[in-house]
Amino acid sequence: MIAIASDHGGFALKQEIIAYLKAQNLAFKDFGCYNEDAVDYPDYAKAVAHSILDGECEKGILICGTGIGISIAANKIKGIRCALCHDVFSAEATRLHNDANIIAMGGRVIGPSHAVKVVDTFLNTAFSNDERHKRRITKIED
Ligand SMILES: O=C(CO)[C@H](O)[C@H](O)[C@H](O)COP(=O)(O)O
Repeated sequence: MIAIASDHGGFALKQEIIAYLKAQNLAFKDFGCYNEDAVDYPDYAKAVAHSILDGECEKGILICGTGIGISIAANKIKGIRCALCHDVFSAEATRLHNDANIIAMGGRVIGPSHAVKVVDTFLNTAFSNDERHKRRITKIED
């Protein structure tokens, strides 16, 4: 199950990503927001983060205007490794190296067709399981 959420600045892009998830027949849970009324992005970062920590969802997608605020908020929660990615190379690298469990993007930064490619890479790249990366992730967790 994939968790997805946005604030108002990311709402339009969230709807485009949801259309992609549906087209791929991927199970997802939409934690909001559900329209473009102004909301506070930390609330949505918290909901998606806890859905992963609770085991309800495996990975998350968070979108605000820039992706910055919502990624900062998510990374305050222990066990979350949220990567702000607007390119395919970074999305692949953060799965291989960081075992990131959430990707963040900015709806005011990236267009939908490119964002879908970035998300697709994030969802379909496995962690490398390399010892050096595991050691560094352990240091982050510690
Ligand atoms: O947190 C952000 C900045 O990194 C996000 O882009 C928010 O979506 C943004 O701050 C919301 O701004 P608004 O003026 O309240 O629409």
